[in-house]
Amino acid sequence: MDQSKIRNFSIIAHIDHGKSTLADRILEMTETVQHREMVDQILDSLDLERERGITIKLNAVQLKYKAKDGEEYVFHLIDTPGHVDFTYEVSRSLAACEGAVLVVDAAQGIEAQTLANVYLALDNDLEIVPVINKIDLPSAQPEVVKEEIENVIGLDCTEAPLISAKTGLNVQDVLEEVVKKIPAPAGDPQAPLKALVFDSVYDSYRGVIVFVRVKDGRIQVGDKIRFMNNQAEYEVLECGVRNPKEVKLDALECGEVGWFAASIKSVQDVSVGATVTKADNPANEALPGYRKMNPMVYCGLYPTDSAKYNDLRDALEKLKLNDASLQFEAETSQALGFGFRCGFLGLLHMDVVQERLEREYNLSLIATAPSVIYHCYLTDGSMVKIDNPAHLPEVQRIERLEEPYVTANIMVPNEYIGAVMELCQNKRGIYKDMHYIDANRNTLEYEIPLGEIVFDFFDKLKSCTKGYASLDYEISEYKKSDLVKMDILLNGELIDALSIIVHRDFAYTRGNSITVKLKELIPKQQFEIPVQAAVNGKIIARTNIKSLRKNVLAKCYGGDISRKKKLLEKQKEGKKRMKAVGSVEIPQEAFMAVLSMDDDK
Ligand SMILES: Nc1nc2c(ncn2[C@@H]2O[C@H](COP(=O)(O)OP(=O)(O)OP(=O)(O)O)[C@@H](O)[C@H]2O)c(=O)[nH]1
Repeated sequence: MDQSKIRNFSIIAHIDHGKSTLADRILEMTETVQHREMVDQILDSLDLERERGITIKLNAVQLKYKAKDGEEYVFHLIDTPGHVDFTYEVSRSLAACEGAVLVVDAAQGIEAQTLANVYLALDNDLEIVPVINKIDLPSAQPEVVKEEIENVIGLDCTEAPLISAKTGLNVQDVLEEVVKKIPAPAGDPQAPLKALVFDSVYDSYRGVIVFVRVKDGRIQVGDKIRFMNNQAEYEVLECGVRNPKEVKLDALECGEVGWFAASIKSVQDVSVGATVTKADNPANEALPGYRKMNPMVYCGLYPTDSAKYNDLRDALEKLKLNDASLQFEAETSQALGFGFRCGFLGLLHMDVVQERLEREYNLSLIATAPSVIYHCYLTDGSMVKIDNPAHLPEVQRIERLEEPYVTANIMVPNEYIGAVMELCQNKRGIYKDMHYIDANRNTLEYEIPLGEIVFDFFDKLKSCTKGYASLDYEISEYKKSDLVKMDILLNGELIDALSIIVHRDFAYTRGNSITVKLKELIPKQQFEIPVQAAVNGKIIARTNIKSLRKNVLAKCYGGDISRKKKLLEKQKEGKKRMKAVGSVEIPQEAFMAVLSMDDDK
């Protein structure tokens, strides 16, 4: 293959600006996918992605495009997710490309993640091709948006295609721009093999399937390869590309993006960001890997059926292959038994992992409330990192507690600035700055505790701005805070998995709302159950769950057997996601009750 005819690129955009729709159109137009096979958002291969309408995992496809200059080009298109939780996946896919198509919604203009993604692309030295999408919308203002991109990002938009990914209008111009603007890969086909691992999945028959970008040299079936980070060696049994169906080839050439299988059964041997070389003619040094992403949010995951502990470990190991930012280690809870403390990039990531474990590995899980990592300085001068509130040392031993803050950039139309400032203040935010974007919008810069962001900040932000604000944040630093551990007691028994760390000023209101919430969520039992919130052994809030009087079946006197069955079925369903803790059955929702706490007094 002629290397000068290869183009490797990603599509980047703010969430919902139309990346996946554009990818669909491109696949259709290059006839990579036959029309009858076309389902919407074909690159979103996880069921979950299609249901939620968001892209979570990156996906790479090869497609062939006959350009107006009469030549045929080979494109490798890597789709990327848009949500702030998945920035890590974006930077991974960008490292495999020479260019990026930047999609901006003609009705919305630039948003927080448009900028964040552009900066990632610039960090990776990518050529950026701006594209204005959704010009079919009556509210589209393509000329205004073009000007905005030129002013705010400094990208020349004179030739930016004005498209509708939905109808296909002018999508071909995007492909022509890709050919013209994005450089061909620069690697040396004669040099020793260097391929960057950017993703992997586990296949039960063939072992780990490794996705690579060949930077130098080539990979051929039969080659003995070596992972440079851990020296593990394997023989390549199959290799190829996706279009998006798997296509087997004899070799992956220099500059190509594809996959190989080498009967790798030990999932620990493959890590994304690693460099693959040849065992008999190795490269001198590895490619620069990825910046390691540290999880921001932790929670405990426990099987509802304790016998499934090993299955859960297996599933987590396999999922980690495909999701490098997931972390986990074994932990035990007095209330929930054996499980794992897992680290995630954010709440959406946590949600997605939990759902994938349940669907793809058929597990039923209880997840505890998410927590950030606190730095706990002890009176003896040492510091411990606390990712599980239950493990906080006794108050007497604590000198001070620090919590992580983020620098949040919130892009907001002028009329909502007041509402957003109020929200940030309520969430203990510290005002930093305000940047002017255009006559209608500004960016507010705040420092906010991550612990507040992971709760319901995003939802609150959306609702107080009717969805017009957008948020991007990055971790800034740890700051001292007046934090306390709040314990929850059910029937007088401390439930370790329900403990949380809160700011002292919020303890009473949150204690109250959490006990009320638990009262709603925990089903009545044969006896009355007191629900109490305590700080340092002192009860600060209390409610009672009244004892059960009626039985569910009492309502259906004799006759209607199908209704009776239905009720019993429902009860069984509900049971699955419950965990008996001491004498009380606790449903999954109860562990998440802290997330829906309202601070409005
Ligand atoms: N009217 C109109 N709607 C569009 C166009 N392109 C995309 N949409 C719609 O915009 C919504 C978001 O599109 P997606 O392609 O899912 O957005 P995305 O950027 O891939 O979002 P994530 O994958 O979640 O990051 C969908 O409802 C699309 O149907 C367009 O050109 N015109």
